[in-house]
Amino acid sequence: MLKRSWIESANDAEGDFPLNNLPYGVFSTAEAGPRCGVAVGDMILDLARAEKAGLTGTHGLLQAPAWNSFMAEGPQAWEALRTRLTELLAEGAEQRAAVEPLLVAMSGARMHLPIEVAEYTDFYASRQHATNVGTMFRGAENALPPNWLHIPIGYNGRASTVVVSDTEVRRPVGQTRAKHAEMPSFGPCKRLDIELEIGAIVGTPSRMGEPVTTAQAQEMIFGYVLLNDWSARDLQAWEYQPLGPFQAKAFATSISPWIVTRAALAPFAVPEPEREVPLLPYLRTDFPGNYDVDLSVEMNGHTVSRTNMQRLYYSAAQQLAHHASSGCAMRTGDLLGSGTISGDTPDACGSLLEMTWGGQTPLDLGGESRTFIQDGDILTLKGHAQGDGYRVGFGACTGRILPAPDFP
Ligand SMILES: O=C(O)/C=C/C(=O)CC(=O)CC(=O)O
Ligand SMILES: [Ca+2]
Ligand SMILES: [Mg+2]
Repeated sequence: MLKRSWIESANDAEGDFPLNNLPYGVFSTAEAGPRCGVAVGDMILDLARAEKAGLTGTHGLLQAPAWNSFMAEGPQAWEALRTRLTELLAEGAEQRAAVEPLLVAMSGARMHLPIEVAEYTDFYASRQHATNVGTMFRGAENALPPNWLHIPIGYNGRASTVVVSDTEVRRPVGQTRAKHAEMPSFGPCKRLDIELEIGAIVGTPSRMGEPVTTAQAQEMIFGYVLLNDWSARDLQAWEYQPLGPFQAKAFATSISPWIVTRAALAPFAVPEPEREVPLLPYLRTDFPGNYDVDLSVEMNGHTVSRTNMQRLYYSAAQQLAHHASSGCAMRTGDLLGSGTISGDTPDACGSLLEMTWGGQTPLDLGGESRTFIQDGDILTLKGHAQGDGYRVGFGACTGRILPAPDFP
């Protein structure tokens, strides 16, 4: 049910940010630099000032331009702040007069990365995506690798190039080799793509040499964002064997500015899809670790795909437990990409590579057609969980492509 707020725009049944959501971000205005805030309707509550005014029950955790210090405090602190903010913003709140002057219109704010990204790992957890890409890259007989049903496959990406939504992205340049060419060449990417993913944010760390259970991993997760793992398919096809993607996915990864907390998504938790083969015990769960979140992709304002987070074969908790299983230390601010989320049909896929089957069937964008991304194109991911009379939304993760830089 919708929790009603005294901020009228938060009571809109189709709004992304009702009181049920309370997502955390970092924003700046003409008056002051980047600071912590929470979204409510079309407003942002300035949490740096709210904390200074003694309204949040926290002490010095919300003054930095990132949520890392607060995330490191752990689930009890997370729950206490959420409870406190719900009280302050609920219809009939006693503190309304103290809170109201600390609200900023979202339209007048600029959003920044909500966390200092410690490290970025990208997984491969959608069976349909893995099957499609495997078929295109390696042939139908080798579509799904033999380890896929047993291991959440991933690779270590680059935290340095994770950017917030609305950041413009330069077309990458790199090395490719045309089909029958003897020598590779170097130049602008010709098959530039998106990947629709959900990013899980690690709140509390784990120690080197100490694996965690899936239940512990679930408790470590602070929240989720939309994530676009921009991909240069022509670079990828040439460079990826035997160590996996490298420069093809290292030039930009965009995330949405608002962290939707695990608490806000709890009413939408669903089990992972049925196992096709039993998992080894360390990857099993006895809780629903997936979420029913509707996702979509827009290209230049036209919706080209719709899918759902439920498609993921491995939940973030399973990925995190696997990540720590060797003894790898996980850090506050680690970002785990889910892997591209794809459904059964081209209009339910999370990449243009799949939607156009390798560029063979162009998309119709209302008169214009596209296979891969052209300079100036704008790609947007959206997502929300649908409740009864309200939604818990992620907002948008968007980016415009600029021409390639000069290169030697
Ligand atoms: O199958 C491959 O060789 C590569 C697949 C990918 O594109 C890697 C990736 O980013 C994983 C994902 O997003 O699902
Ligand atoms: Ca990816
Ligand atoms: Mg990337």
